[in-house]
Amino acid sequence: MTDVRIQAQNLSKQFILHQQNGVQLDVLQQLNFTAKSGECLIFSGRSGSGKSTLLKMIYGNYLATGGSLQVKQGDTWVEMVGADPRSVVQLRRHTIGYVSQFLKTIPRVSTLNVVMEPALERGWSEDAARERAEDLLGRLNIPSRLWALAPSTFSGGEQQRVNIARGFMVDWDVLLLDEPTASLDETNRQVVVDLMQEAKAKGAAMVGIFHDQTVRQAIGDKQFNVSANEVSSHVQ
Ligand SMILES: Nc1ncnc2c1ncn2[C@@H]1O[C@H](COP(=O)(O)OP(=O)(O)OP(=O)(O)O)[C@@H](O)[C@H]1O
Repeated sequence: MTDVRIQAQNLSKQFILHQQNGVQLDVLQQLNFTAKSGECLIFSGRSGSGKSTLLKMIYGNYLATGGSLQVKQGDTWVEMVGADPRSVVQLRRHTIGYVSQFLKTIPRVSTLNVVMEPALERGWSEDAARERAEDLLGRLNIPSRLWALAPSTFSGGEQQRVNIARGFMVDWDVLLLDEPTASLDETNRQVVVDLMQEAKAKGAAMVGIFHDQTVRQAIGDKQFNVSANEVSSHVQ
C-alpha cells in the first residue's frame, strides 16, 4: 500500500511580478518530498511560505521554475514541469482530486448534479452516482430540501460541504486538500475526518493544508515543513 505517488526533487518556484517592476519572489527553493498511497502528508510552515502554491503546482495550476515534480498515473510517471495541457486534463480527470475551501458555483446547476459530476464523467450510471451523492450530502448534513437547488445562494459552510461531497464522490489516487474544514463546526469537521480516513484506507495519497491541529493529528502521517524543506513523521 505504501507506493510513492508524488515525488518532488529540487523543486523551486519563483514569481515575477511584471506589473511591479519585475520584482522576483523566490517562494519555494529546492524542495524534496514524496507522498505515498494510503498516507496523508501535511504541508506546514509559516504563513506565506508557499504551502498553497505547492498544492497548486501539484494540481498543475502553477508551473515550477526548476527541479522535478512527478505524479504517478496508473503505472506511469507524469512530469508536471513542462507537462502539456492535455496530460494535465487527463490527470485531473482520472488521478488527482482537489478540494479547496471554496466551491466554484455554476448558475442553475443543482447541488446534486454538482456532486454527481465527477462520477458521471467517469461513466458511472445516473442511479449509482445519485445514490453516492445523496449519501455524502446526508452525511455532511446538507438538508435534502436543498439538493435540487443551485448552491450559489448557500451559506459559506454549506458551499464548503457541497465542495467536499464533490471531492469525495469518486476514489482518487491523489487527493489534494486546501483547508477543507476551515469554516465547519465540530460535527461536520469529524465527518470530513472520517471521509479522509476512508479515502486513505482505499489507498489515496493525500496531501493537505490544515490549520486545525485536531484535524492534523487525526489524519496526518507525515509533515513536510515547506519553510525548512524538512519531512517529519511527528505531526504537530
Ligand atoms: N500568483 C501569484 N503571483 C505572485 N505571487 C504569488 C502568487 N501566488 C502566491 N504568491 C506569493 O507566494 C507566497 C506564498 O503564498 P502561499 O499562498 O503559497 O503561502 P501559504 O504558505 O499558503 O500562506 P498562508 O498560510 O498564509 O495561506 C506569498 O508571498 C504570495 O504573495
